[in-house]
Amino acid sequence: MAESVKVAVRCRPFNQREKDRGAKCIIEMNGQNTSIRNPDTPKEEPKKFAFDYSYWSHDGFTEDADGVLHPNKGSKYASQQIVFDNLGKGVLNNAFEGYNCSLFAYGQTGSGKSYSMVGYGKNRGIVPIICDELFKTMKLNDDANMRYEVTFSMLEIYNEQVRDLLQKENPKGGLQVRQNPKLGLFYVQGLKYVPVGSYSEIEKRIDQGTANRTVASTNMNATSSRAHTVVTIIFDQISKDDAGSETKKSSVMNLVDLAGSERADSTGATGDRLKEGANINKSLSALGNVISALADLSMGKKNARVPYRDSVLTKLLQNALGGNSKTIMIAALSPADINYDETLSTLRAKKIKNNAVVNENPIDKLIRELKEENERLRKSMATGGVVSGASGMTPEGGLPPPY
Ligand SMILES: Nc1ncnc2c1ncn2[C@@H]1O[C@H](COP(=O)(O)OP(=O)(O)OP(=O)(O)O)[C@@H](O)[C@H]1O
Repeated sequence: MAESVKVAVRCRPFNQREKDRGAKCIIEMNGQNTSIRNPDTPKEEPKKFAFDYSYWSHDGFTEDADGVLHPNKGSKYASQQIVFDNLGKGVLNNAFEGYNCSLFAYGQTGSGKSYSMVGYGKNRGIVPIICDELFKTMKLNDDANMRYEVTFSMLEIYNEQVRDLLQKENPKGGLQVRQNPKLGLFYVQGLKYVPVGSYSEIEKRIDQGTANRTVASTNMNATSSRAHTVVTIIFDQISKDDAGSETKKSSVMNLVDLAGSERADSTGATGDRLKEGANINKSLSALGNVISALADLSMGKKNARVPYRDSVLTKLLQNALGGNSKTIMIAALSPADINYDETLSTLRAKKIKNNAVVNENPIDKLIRELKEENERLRKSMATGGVVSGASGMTPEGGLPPPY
């Protein structure tokens, strides 16, 4: 599990709202490391986190005549292509080897999840590039004894109900989630799976599904996705031996754009929006619990129960997360001081084990830790509170608690 989970973070440019409010950038990235500065305590050392990849997409780019963003000479700007090269290629290779893969985008509303996953206009995200490369690689591997089949589905989970994004009309209350009594796996009854024969067919399906997504305006984002979107691509490789008998290698790729993880107070949520928020957080914390239980199991902890049943999202991803699956998480970050709390909780949502370490001089590290410890004790004494837990610098917090 430790090696089969990769975690990346990506910091986007300022949006118009942040520019209008004169926002300051509080994120810094250096190699695999990301640090965040608390705008209220500018003298305090920034908190540091290590990831498999820290993608700087905040500045250092130019838009060409077609609207594609390219890194300026010498800049560390991480383009869509770089993200695909690092993360998407692995998904593709795994699929050809017959592994299941899941790719999640996580983060507050408007932080850039959809940009990384699907992309906008010519700046295609990781999902369309994976699909394009899938068909290109199939063509390259063309062999008379090999047949490929690709099947596509796209659904969203909104308020714990499943909607098929490839169908205009969905039953009231959503499609039913059922459990296969023999395999124990959950599935969506009546979900449309369409065979696709080319990239352009998949592209059309993604556009169709994206247009059917449930979006709503919040303070944070004019078109905010309030649902989890799950694109599933089933990739079958059927080979024929000399005697004419066939064997099938099957891989399921789940590409999941999670709903915004923000807290109620920052979105100005009331009524329906508040209910949506509660459901979003229910499934995000269920997802965090499943991932950490799987990590416990892989570390040899016996009796760890994996709580798949706690949300529709984790039920449907049971097969994609457990078993022979490889998992990639992309956490999307706002650069702005005004989003400090949300961005910090996104950075801490890394419960899963990985091997990346902070590249820090050991003396600097010790000084920083002592300073933080000092600060924590000082605050605790001032409030007469109990000293508990570690200081905020640990890169292994939990997913933020439901509000
Ligand atoms: N890496 C990036 N480079 C350039 N622009 C970006 C990048 N990431 C995000 N943006 C821009 O930021 C805005 C918000 O991004 P996006 O829609 O992807 O957020 P989101 O996290 O999916 O939001 P929601 O959860 O509300 O759907 C978009 O206008 C997008 O074009």
